Amino acid sequence: MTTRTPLMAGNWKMNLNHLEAIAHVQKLAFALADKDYDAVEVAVLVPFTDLRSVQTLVEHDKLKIKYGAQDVSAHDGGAYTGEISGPMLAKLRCTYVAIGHSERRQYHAETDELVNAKVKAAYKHGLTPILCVGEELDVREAGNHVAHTLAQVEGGLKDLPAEQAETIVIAYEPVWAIGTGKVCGAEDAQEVCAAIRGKLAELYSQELADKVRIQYGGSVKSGNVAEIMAQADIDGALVGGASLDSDEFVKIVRFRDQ
Ligand SMILES: O=C[C@H](O)COP(=O)(O)O
Repeated sequence: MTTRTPLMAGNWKMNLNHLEAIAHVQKLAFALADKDYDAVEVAVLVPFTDLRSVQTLVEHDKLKIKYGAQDVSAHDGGAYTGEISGPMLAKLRCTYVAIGHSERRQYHAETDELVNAKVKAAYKHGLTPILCVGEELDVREAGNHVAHTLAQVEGGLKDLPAEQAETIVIAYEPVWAIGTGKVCGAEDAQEVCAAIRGKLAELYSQELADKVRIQYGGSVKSGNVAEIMAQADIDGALVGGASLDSDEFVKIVRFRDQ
């Protein structure tokens, strides 16, 4: 059986300036330093303007916390005003980049085709994508949530070679549970995450599917994380609002103590 190290990632969204970012990461590092947390990987996905400050802190203090961005351009460079490229993120030694978050899909009309191009751009520059998928409320109510989410997975991974796909992280985030306080039931989340693993097995192999980490995201808090993490196919959490409170995020990272 494959052991997958849980990945607990805080997606700060458009919160915390670079000074606040330094203070926040210092608090996380201090709170996590008194306990061996090697069995859990911790990452923060920060605004572009925070990356250099977070990189400097993490490298100077040799912190185990990984960091990354919340989006990447599909292009390597050129006349794309406002975009940030894979080479720029690689130069900042980012580990992760979230791609296809529902807020990018909703407010920036990102399609599966563009998400797929961004996933390929991330790999081209040595970044690990956290591919975000998940259904809106009407899709869930119509009972089409599994098919909808699997179509996003297939679209995001189109023509991606197995040697890249085996390192991807997939975050299942039902849109109706994001920032609303409505948590998808742990068993309902497990149903979709198991289906995602099944899709990976179909597209690649069972061996590859067993290696891929699948996160759940959507109103994760210290009070519900243990139940979510107890599910067989959930290997971590992508945490929005609760990741802005360092004490709360630390409790989430230490879900095994709950
Ligand atoms: O990327 C994180 C998700 O959008 C979840 O956000 P939330 O924890 O505030 O519901």
